[in-house]
Amino acid sequence: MLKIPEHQVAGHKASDGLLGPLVDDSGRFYKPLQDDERGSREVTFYTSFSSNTRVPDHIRRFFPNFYGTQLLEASDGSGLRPHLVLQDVVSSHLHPSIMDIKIGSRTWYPQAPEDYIQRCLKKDRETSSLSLGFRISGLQVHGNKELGHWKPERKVVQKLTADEVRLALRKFVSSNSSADPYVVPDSLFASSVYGGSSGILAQLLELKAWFEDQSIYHFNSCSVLIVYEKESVLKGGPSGAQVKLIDFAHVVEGNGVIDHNFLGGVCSLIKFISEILTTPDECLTTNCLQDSERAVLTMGTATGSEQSIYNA
Ligand SMILES: O=P(O)(O)O[C@@H]1[C@@H](OP(=O)(O)O)[C@H](OP(=O)(O)O)[C@H](O)[C@H](OP(=O)(O)O)[C@H]1OP(=O)(O)O
Ligand SMILES: Nc1ncnc2c1ncn2[C@@H]1O[C@H](COP(=O)(O)OP(=O)(O)O)[C@@H](O)[C@H]1O
Repeated sequence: MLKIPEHQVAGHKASDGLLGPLVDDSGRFYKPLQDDERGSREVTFYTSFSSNTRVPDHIRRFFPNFYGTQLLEASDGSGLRPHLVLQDVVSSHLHPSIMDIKIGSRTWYPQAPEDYIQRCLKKDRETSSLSLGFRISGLQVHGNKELGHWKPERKVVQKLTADEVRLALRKFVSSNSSADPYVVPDSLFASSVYGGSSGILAQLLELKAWFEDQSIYHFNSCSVLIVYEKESVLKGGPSGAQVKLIDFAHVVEGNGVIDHNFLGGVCSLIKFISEILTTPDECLTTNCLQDSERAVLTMGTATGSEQSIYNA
């Protein structure tokens, strides 16, 4: 039976009778093809990528498995529509914490219509894309009975400043993430989720190495999805930390030129995550925070947007 995904953090959603993705119990994610070229471009990408012998095997694990397309009843009640059949990359997690990070300071592609470019450019300017080379598109952190889930409002998350992004990345791996503005994130899971030989940082570095060389595709407006299992880490088990690339509706051919827009964004994200690993947690309660970070944390002089990410 098809249902609305429980753990979707960004993008078009199937709730409220709209067109959006569906999942089943066997671990498949069904993404409806949009009527315009976005749908066909994503099918073209998955088809090409699946059979492209120039893509190294170790890189394939960063992409959802692709099982072709299938005609299904669309979630908006408009009847049968082709859907991409993909691996549901969160289905192996009981309580996933997820962050969708749209990579690139530019989310449009040069061949796009002028009005589309202008719309993207406006979003890139108004969000952290232009300044940081990426923006957090959406996130959820699994909580407990007392704290609940932390799933801040997407429009607020997308506009975080560099200091706020730093804080959000810390909160993402903290045992005490909540809507409470007075809680200092403890970064308790930073080393098990971000660090180690199979953690998020190691995976991003492996991906970056491929992007330093590959010139087959340009991954415009594509996201890195970071997922881990908090319950497991709390019990001393594996974090299940995974990096997956998603959303290929704007991928174009690379024509022998490296994807410097994506590469730059990944480098920037790597730097943010490395800093969390190298800044000892004690720093959050002592004096080694930058003034701006301390302002955000103490909330006495917090910025409006930080207040609202907690209050959302
Ligand atoms: O419709 P909106 O305003 O939610 O915009 C969508 C974006 O949501 P956001 O900017 O995060 O609110 C959405 O961004 P996310 O994937 O949610 O980060 C996409 O950019 C989507 O465009 P496309 O389907 O990739 O061409 C965008 O959809 P279109 O406006 O291009 O249909
Ligand atoms: N293969 C997948 N498995 C599980 N969840 C996914 C998968 N692909 C996307 N998602 C979820 O759906 C959201 C939107 O996906 P995306 O492909 O960006 O859609 P859109 O084109 O509508 O922006 C992601 O933020 C993530 O939460």
